[in-house]
Amino acid sequence: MATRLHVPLPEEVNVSVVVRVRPPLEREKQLGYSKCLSVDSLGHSLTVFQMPPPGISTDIPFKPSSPQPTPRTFTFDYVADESVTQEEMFTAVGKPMAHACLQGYHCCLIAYGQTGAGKTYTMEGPSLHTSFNDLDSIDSGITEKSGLIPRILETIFLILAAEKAQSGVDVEFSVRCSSLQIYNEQVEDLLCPNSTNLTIHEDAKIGMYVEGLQEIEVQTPEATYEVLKRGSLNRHVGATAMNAESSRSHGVFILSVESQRQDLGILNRRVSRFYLVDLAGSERQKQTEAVGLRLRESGSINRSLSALGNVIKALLETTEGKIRHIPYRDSKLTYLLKDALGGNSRCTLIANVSPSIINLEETICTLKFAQRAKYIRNVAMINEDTLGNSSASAEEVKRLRLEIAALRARINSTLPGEQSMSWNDHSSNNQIRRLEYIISQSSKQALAGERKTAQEMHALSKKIDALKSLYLRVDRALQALDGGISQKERKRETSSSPAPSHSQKIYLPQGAGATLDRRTASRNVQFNDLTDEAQLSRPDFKRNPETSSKTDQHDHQMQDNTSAPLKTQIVHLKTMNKSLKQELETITKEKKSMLAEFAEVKRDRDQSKKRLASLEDQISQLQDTIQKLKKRSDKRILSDQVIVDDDDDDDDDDDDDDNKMLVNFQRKKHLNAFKSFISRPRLVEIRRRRPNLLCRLFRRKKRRSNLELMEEA
Ligand SMILES: Nc1ncnc2c1ncn2[C@@H]1O[C@H](COP(=O)(O)OP(=O)(O)OP(=O)(O)O)[C@@H](O)[C@H]1O
Repeated sequence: MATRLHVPLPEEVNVSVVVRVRPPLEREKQLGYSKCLSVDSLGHSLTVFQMPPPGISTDIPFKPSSPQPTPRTFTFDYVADESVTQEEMFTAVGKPMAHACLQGYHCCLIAYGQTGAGKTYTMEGPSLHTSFNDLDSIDSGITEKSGLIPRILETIFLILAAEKAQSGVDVEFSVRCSSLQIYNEQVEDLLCPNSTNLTIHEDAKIGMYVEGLQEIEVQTPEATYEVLKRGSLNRHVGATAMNAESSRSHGVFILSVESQRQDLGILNRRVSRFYLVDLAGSERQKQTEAVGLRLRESGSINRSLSALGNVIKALLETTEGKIRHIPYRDSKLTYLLKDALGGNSRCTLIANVSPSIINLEETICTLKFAQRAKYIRNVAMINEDTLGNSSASAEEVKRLRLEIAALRARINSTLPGEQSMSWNDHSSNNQIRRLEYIISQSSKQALAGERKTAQEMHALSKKIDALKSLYLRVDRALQALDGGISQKERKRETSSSPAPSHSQKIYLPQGAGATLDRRTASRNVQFNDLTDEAQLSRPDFKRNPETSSKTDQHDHQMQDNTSAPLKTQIVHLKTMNKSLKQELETITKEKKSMLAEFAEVKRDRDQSKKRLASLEDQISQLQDTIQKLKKRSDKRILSDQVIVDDDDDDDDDDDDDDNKMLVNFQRKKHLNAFKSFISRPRLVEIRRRRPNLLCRLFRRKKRRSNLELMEEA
């Protein structure tokens, strides 16, 4: 059944997914064509019959996913069946995107699908390679078979020209275009074939861009089409078993539209980019019979497409609330399309499929991919700068101006069947005056709002600067403290015999110092983030004084009205201001706790220092005592030795040591010490070698005591 959908896709939807079924090809018909899908009459769903009808042979071994496969229905924003013409496709898909691009939205249109499914046909129209001879006819205008890109180009120029022709609005616009291909994971400029292996970069303001990519300024749709054609003819195309003119690279045509509207003092500048992407087709090497170069291309194509699938899968998981890394950098394609996939862009994915049962498995894969893409959530914003206005009432002011213009038009013209009106018409003039009064009030409010924001931003910058110097000071102090502690540590390590308990105590402050170091590093990161945020907000902030001065000049001419984006900016800045304030409070608290910690560490360090000094005193006292004891004991030993030597002149020299020990043994008070000094085997040995020595010693002692007794007597 033919699908006739003329209602364009809703404009406010940021990501939409469309399926296009192409008519069967000759090759498919020759293989015994059988259709495997049907599209519902509303053009929103598509049912795939997962079983080849009896008697139909497929050129791939067909394995149904379940023993009794049931038809499977997929729902999309729009499903175009074989009968949908190029023009209808444009009305449904291309036109809303062209309008969105001119409104200031970044746009992206991606054709995805199996090789030979009709991507290039949908995007460009019949092949530019084979229809080269017919190009003259295409150059002269859009033909029935022209694809989305030439139609979008034409529409964009038509709208811009119509706006320019509109009275009362001063429109300036510039359109630039570039064309690139990603071939074997290399970005190549299709307009400058020598520029290969270009690099992709990301910019906070302009998004993703390719460095060194040639941009050509164009004035007419014909000139733009010429550029498209040039790029397309430079693209890698090769024959495979599935498609005589298979695209072997991902082709991206980029349109940059910059428009400037000056309307009653409001200068409105919009910059938007339109990525028109004709992907290389997913392919099974077996089907395409790829070998050599084709095989290498095929591997690269499939790898980047699988990276695209991974990005979409990750995005899907984030919409389910999971925290996931989005692997944009896994391929050049996904990195280049980063804005289109989950970023600031409106995106439409066209999944091209073949109706033939022989491509059933690939068709199901494509539909599954497209279904996942439905869940991507983009945040598309109008990329617009408005000068000469400032507050939240730009839309309202615009509406009022339109009302004034309409009233003036009514007054100046007499419509048939209507009463004639003139400028003298009292009520109309009153109404105009009322409207003008509202506009001037709005302007004043706008100005006040803008000044307030500027002041807030100024204060914020000051706070950030103060914070910066504070943190630098704290950081320096911490570094000095850490340095001091480690120096002390080194000294202690080199000092003689430190007590174990002491070294343990000293280690504690160092650990705390390291904690502080880490905290300082984390604070520095926070601080750098804040500084970066401030830097980012500066361009917006800088705009304010300029706007203010302009607004002052034209205060009575009601120039200072606000646009919605500026309103958003103000809200954003206020939110940022609030969050920065909170951050500041947190940081101040952190700072306090850090200082407390710092003081604690210092206290610990002082205590350790005192303990170390007292321990050192104790050590030196102990050393003194040891020295004294040693001296005393040496003296005693000497005196005893003299006694022993006197009494036993006839003893051998090698008995001296034994004598000393025995003398000590003789002394009662040193008995225990002797026991501890001499081992049992030694004592036994002494007894064996000098059996009479002990007896002699006792005798001598007795003699002495007798002498003493005699002396006393
Ligand atoms: N809607 C359509 N109406 C008529 N012919 C079509 C349609 N779509 C595709 N075709 C034809 O199908 C063939 C393959 O189409 P196309 O080259 O666009 O496929 P592709 O998806 O770009 O393939 P590849 O990925 O290999 O480059 C072409 O001959 C093309 O003219």
